[in-house]
Amino acid sequence: MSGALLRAEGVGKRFGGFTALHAVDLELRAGERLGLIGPNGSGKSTFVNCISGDFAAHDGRVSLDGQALDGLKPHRRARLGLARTFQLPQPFGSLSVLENVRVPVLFAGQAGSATARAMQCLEQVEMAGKAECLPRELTQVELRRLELARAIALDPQLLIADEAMAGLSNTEVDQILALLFRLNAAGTAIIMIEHIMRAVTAFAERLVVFVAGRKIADGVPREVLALREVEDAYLGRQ
Ligand SMILES: Nc1ncnc2c1ncn2[C@@H]1O[C@H](COP(=O)(O)OP(=O)(O)OP(=O)(O)O)[C@@H](O)[C@H]1O
Repeated sequence: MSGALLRAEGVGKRFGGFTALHAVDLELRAGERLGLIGPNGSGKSTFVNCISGDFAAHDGRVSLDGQALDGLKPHRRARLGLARTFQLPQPFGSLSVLENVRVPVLFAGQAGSATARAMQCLEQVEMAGKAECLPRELTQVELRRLELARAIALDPQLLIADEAMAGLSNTEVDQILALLFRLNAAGTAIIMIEHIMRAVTAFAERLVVFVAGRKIADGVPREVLALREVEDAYLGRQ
């Protein structure tokens, strides 16, 4: 793929003697919506942790918009346009919702008032009314929205949403999906890691499947889901 936004080549990761990722290649276009699926323990989070810099990969290379990310800490990658959310939201517990978003706004170093920009991010996720709340006062879906606002504050080229909808009701899943669609329509490429198949198939224009630390499929969702090896993986036949 020429002119890829994200290029991961041969990314491998071991934990002690256990290989969690076996030389995975992945490329992503600017503005693309990619679903990353696979059974529990197949290496999805490990892979995105290697992309975001939360884990140091043992092998391979990663670049964003042509710039090598290898060896850079997560905050340096974030500054280059790579934002992520975590399976378990990680707000600063003693800071208000607004202050939680001001932190990445200040970090991103954009011009203008950090408070105004943080409010704008909260409006984007429909959380402006909760600006003065503490994280502990938020519901599960509000915590997910806050997590997204903190990612949006970095004005990312690429957002990795790691199970941003886990534990939510159907209505709440639809609300988060709508947010992600809006963010994508504004130009942000999104990698969605998700076990909620209804959500990932509604969202993704391309699906990648991991099994046991290997990429076993990559393509149009309908075709990928019809593959025998993908069905086998989900039915535990692999
Ligand atoms: N910090 C770690 N130390 C040791 N082993 C780890 C660590 N993180 C992940 N693993 C192992 O690596 C493998 C891949 O885990 P990973 O969390 O990437 O899978 P996943 O596909 O994201 O799973 P899930 O869908 O359950 O979140 C698993 O066998 C897991 O136990």
